[in-house]
Amino acid sequence: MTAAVLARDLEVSLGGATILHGVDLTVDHGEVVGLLGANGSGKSTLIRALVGVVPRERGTVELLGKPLGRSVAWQRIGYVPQRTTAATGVPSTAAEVVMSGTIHGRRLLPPRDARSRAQAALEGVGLADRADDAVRDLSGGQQQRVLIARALVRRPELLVLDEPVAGVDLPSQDAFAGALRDLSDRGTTILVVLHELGALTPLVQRAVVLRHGSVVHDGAPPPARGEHAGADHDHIHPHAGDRDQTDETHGLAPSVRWRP
Ligand SMILES: Nc1ncnc2c1ncn2[C@@H]1O[C@H](COP(=O)(O)OP(=O)(O)OP(=O)(O)O)[C@@H](O)[C@H]1O
Repeated sequence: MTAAVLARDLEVSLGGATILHGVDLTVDHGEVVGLLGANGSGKSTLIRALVGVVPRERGTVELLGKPLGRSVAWQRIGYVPQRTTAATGVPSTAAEVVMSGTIHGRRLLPPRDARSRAQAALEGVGLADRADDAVRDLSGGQQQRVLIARALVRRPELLVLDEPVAGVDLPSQDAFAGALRDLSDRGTTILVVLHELGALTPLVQRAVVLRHGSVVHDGAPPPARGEHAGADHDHIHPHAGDRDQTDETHGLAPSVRWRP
């Protein structure tokens, strides 16, 4: 079976600087992969290159088995960019913005059940009671959750999320984690940029860590904070202060592997 995401030797330059240096990334169908790394390590650039928003200098990308371009089944893919506003010049309600996620190039009218699907998606991000509110009246974090719901409403086969929970409060993060769990249980492939695993810890099966635009770890996710207290915690990884780069790699050094 082909991978859901397959990137090989990806090089991206922006503003005259090389941001990604020969990145390889494979996400298998049904996998949940977290993309981690310090600020500026290239996570968003990688995600944006994968969905074709920024050009590549070199390398190849395939999504759902098709090379990046028109042949990709975009209607089967949900993408949530890094925090932007969901408010447009048009005074739309949260439900309307979410329903727009059911429309794509080949389907210009929302399906009959769009409203109930939108309601369910809003419930998934803890915003069921705000469905009829104008998006511009919602807070920044609430608008971000509307955009997540717009991606969820597609019932995507592949979901790509760029720091979806940044600035989102803990109860809403939990609601969102539950919604992702449901999607994952139904076989959705999820690639998610995160600053820390947080509420998504139980869900993320593999972590890919970027540093200065290169992959420095691809394997087991870092242990949750607080796990140090556990009797069975295995002290084989470096702690803060052990290495200069500890913070940049979320405590992961390139040579370090965790036992699952
Ligand atoms: N349009 C651009 N032009 C020039 N440089 C850019 C552009 N976009 C990003 N960069 C640079 O690329 C590097 C990687 O940025 P990117 O946003 O991919 O990092 P990130 O890991 O997502 O960071 P964060 O965690 O802060 O979101 C940074 O040094 C950034 O300044």
